Amino acid sequence: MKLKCGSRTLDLSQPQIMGILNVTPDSFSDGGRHCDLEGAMAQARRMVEEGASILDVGGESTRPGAAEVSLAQELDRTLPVIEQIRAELDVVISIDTSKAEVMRQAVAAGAGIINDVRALQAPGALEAAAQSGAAICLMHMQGQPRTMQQAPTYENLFLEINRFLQSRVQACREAGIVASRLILDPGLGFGKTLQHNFQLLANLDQLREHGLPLLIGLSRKSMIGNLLERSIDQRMVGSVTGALLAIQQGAEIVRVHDVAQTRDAVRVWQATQAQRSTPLL
Ligand SMILES: Nc1nc2[nH]c(S[C@@H](C(=O)O)c3ccccc3)nc2c(=O)[nH]1
Repeated sequence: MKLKCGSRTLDLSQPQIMGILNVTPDSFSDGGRHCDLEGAMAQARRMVEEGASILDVGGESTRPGAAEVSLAQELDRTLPVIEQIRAELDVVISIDTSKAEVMRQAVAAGAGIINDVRALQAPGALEAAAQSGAAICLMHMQGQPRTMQQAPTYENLFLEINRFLQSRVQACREAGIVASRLILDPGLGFGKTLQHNFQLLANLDQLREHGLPLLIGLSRKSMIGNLLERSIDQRMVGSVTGALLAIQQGAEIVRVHDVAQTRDAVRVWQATQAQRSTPLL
């Protein structure tokens, strides 16, 4: 299955690795080492070298309690990096934003995927995404980043998430966005308890009713950190393990910090898959 991402296409018949490129001073896992262009480009080159087929450029930290980022700030942080990646690297660029104007300018600068943790609910976002021609990732979040982790509760976790995602898919359809441009994401860590996150990771098949590709992002998140009692820089093994568990259930894209290690896990999985004896007919 091919996903059109602007001028590029992604082959979703094999798991794709999305490398996280935070260009925010307070990004939680790399402490803003990449908020300068050269630092970001060094990280971008490394992740492509290590096997990322997508780079997710984020200029607004969605950390609970994070300060709001102005439009100008988000553009200043992301556009130069997107332009330089487009000029230099053979990779699909994803813009992690909820702002319509950032979507517009990021796609004009070369982004082929709009990755919106707010699923195009901000003013003008649906129209900007529709006009962009980019692929779009619609993610579920309960509440807002500032308060989402205070007391996440669901009557029925999968029913509520599927209803939300279906409503956003419908909104896209009504805005003229064909379903073949869409990717869905349950939003691990976005208004979910530890148990909710593992219920979602354990049952990805229950998110397949929409017939759309799935993106899973759990890398270095608190679902790994709290379970293992590990600090952020000690969560790589747990994160790679989680990514592979998602891939084993058919997740088409995994959003990760540790690209080389995830790539190794994908290759071990692919070699194993290749040797599966065909089931008796
Ligand atoms: N589609 C998609 N986009 C995403 N952007 C992010 S930001 C997140 C992080 O841990 O990177 C995060 C959350 C809270 C604070 C800092 C960083 N997570 C996802 C995801 O799970 N799916």
